[in-house]
Amino acid sequence: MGVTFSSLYDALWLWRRETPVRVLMLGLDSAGKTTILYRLQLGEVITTIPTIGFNVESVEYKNIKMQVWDLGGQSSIRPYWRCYYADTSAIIYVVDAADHERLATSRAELQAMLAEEELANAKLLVYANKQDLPNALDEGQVGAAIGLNELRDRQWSIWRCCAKDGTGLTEGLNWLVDALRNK
Ligand SMILES: Nc1nc2c(ncn2[C@@H]2O[C@H](COP(=O)(O)OP(=O)(O)OP(=O)(O)O)[C@@H](O)[C@H]2O)c(=O)[nH]1
Ligand SMILES: [Mg+2]
Repeated sequence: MGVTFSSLYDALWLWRRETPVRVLMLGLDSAGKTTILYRLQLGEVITTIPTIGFNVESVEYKNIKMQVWDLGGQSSIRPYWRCYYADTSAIIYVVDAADHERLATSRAELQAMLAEEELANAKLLVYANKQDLPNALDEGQVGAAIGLNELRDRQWSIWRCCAKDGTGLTEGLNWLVDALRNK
């Protein structure tokens, strides 16, 4: 009997450390998802075009390896989000905090997604993006508009950010990696 509990534990620990956690980045079109993804991965702003399909990148932060899937948010492709839900540990939901007119749509898409059984255990990090715009709502206002306070049985947090200059992105990510580590 060469296998001990401790070597099994070590193998499990190593496996968990080496296997990237699956993170989905979702939100309406033009919310800033692709800009955030490449800010996190490359540390710089890239020029984006609307995503048709997805981008997937590896992001490592504080020793947590994440495979981040950035899905296109146009209304015609939102129905395909569900194809990516299986085995997802976390959702990064991006809201354009200056797009007041579409907050109700953003809320409806978020709430429909969270009702899916496959995402029952996924942590939820919300970015209230585009804080550089003069009419941007703060994180409390965006959170209320998309119904975060009414969520039950969900670990969530919302952070204001500006993907253009990177402000606030790290703060949100700190919360997420802590939540993933303590799962
Ligand atoms: N002012 C401002 N513009 C931003 C910010 N973040 C992203 N943008 C701009 O918003 C537009 C859309 O950004 P994307 O990152 O392509 O948006 P997306 O969520 O990936 O959109 P889809 O791929 O269509 O789902 C681009 O012109 C970005 O430069 C921000 O913090 N402030
Ligand atoms: Mg995109």
